[in-house]
Amino acid sequence: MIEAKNIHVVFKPGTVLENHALQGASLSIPAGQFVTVIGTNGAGKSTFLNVLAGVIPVSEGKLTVAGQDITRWPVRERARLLSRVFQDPLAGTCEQLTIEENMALALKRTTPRGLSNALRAEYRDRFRESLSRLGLGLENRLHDQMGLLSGGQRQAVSLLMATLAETKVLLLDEHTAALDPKTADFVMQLTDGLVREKKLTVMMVTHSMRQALDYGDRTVMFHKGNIAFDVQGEKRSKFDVPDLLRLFSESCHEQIEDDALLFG
Ligand SMILES: Nc1ncnc2c1ncn2[C@@H]1O[C@H](COP(=O)(O)OP(=O)(O)OP(=O)(O)O)[C@@H](O)[C@H]1O
Repeated sequence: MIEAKNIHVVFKPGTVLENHALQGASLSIPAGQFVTVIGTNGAGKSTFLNVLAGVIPVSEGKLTVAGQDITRWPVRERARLLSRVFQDPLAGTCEQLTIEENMALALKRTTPRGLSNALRAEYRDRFRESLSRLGLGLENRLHDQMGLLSGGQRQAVSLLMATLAETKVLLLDEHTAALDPKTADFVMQLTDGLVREKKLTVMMVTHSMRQALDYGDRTVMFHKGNIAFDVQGEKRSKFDVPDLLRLFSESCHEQIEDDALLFG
């Protein structure tokens, strides 16, 4: 589903601030695979997701999603294939609009239809049904402004919105990092359910190594702009957090100076 070949990103090239954030990273992810992504601060994780979403252009390399070369596609065009949920619960939704209007905008993301069409009664029923799975009573608050919801509620709605319209790839950039542990757990259960149900291909960046092992099928670690290791299958199923730390020091020939960087 995702084929990233030799991806380089150089910020501010030719200046004293030049930063080679991605240094030839290659990754092949089959359809329906859920990949968790870990790495030290500044390793290039968000840059890689931004490259996939089209927010940051590649300096070199080729990107294919669902068999189509999207390397030069603008963000808007990629929306048919990819959707995202961000760390900041405020980032993915518009707080001045109602829950219903936010969901209508999410539905409209991939279609040329107007907002009023997406607010028709048939869609309202779909929004209600979708919200009811959260068990938070939000299906009865369609006309409440998004800004009235808690951070966890907003992240849950953001996830529903990201998966409401047809999409193939879901990009999650530390989407539970701003939540308390119980709410983070709730949002992760929801994530897992939606991903399996809709058979999505997923890249989820997390600073929690526990989360990286508990969810998904495969774990990839970024370090200094490249992929330091990649574990899946039986090997990964036997892994615990210390195994990830050991693999990191074996692969990178350095110790992680501050485990907190990874544990988050
Ligand atoms: N728009 C930008 N302009 C210049 N440099 C950038 C930009 N975005 C990211 N960088 C730099 O690129 C490098 C990789 O950043 P990135 O955000 O991808 O790391 P990360 O692995 O997601 O880190 P973290 O876990 O801290 O969020 C860092 O040195 C960062 O400062």
